[in-house]
Amino acid sequence: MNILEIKGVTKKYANHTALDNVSITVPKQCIYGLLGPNGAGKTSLIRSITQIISLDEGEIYFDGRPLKPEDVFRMGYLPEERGLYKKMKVAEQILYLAQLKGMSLKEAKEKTNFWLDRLELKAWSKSKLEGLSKGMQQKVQFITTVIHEPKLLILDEPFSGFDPVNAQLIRDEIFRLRDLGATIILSTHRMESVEQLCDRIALINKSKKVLEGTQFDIKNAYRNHQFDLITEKEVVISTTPHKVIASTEKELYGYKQTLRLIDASPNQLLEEAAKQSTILGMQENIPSMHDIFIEAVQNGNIKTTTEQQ
Ligand SMILES: Nc1ncnc2c1ncn2[C@@H]1O[C@H](COP(=O)(O)OP(=O)(O)OP(=O)(O)O)[C@@H](O)[C@H]1O
Repeated sequence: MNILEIKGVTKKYANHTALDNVSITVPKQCIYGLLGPNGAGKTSLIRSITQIISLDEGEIYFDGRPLKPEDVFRMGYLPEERGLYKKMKVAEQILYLAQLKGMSLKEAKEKTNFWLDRLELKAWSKSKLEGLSKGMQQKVQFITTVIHEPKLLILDEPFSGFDPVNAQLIRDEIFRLRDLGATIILSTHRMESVEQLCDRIALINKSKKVLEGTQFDIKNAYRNHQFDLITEKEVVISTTPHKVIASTEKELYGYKQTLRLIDASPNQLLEEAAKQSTILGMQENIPSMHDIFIEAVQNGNIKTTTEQQ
């Protein structure tokens, strides 16, 4: 079952088409990475989902039926430009925003206490927001996004401003909320966060969706038969067709070279190397999301995933 189905969405501003016939499907209870270079159209897509902007064409389905204005109460949106009341006290502010999202005062109080405790902000609950560090303010904003237990969470650069310990705390919360049933759309330029968190990914480039699928399928599509070979003695590969990516280097425990096989199997490479030396290791270099982003956006190399075939 899908929480969100975006079908052929087009959004035009005065003289720019920010989204051009974009279709995306977000299954329930997944962490979905929305990626793309600056100006690609990600924020426009998020604003279409949260109904901040209207569409020129296309449809959005939420939880199996056309998106309705009141669905915003079932969403939590953490925008990239944070906006809280600097002069208001932390707990008061969370309580106020929770009630705006439809919670009763009693429920809002309970959840405010729960979250302040959980994100280690209890001691600051009566302080004005402006007295908190940037990271602490970020935590308060995160609480205001999740407090009403939305079915769909949209997080735009949720880790910016956090030190590594707090970034881990937020990552753990994202996993926990997913496990409790929420779906999370994560828009970020930090590819290591995408690697760690995202089950599925869509890549938007120049207003169009160019890639969509599971992280596994996308990586599989971009595998390029590249292997690190580590041998005890120096070996020369001559009969297995290949291209040298990194020539042989002496390492602490052996000799390492990186090759791209051309119409040859890894076993063929192993056999040839094994005739000359003990093999200490051989490993495929699976492209990282960073590599795939560069390949798709900069080099225009768009691969089809098995799902799309
Ligand atoms: N209100 C607006 N009026 C006119 N053009 C706009 C407006 N909002 C966005 N745009 C343009 O639409 C394009 C897509 O912008 P959008 O903010 O959706 O990109 P983005 O992928 O979120 O980028 P970034 O990663 O830099 O945040 C950009 O060229 C931007 O200048």
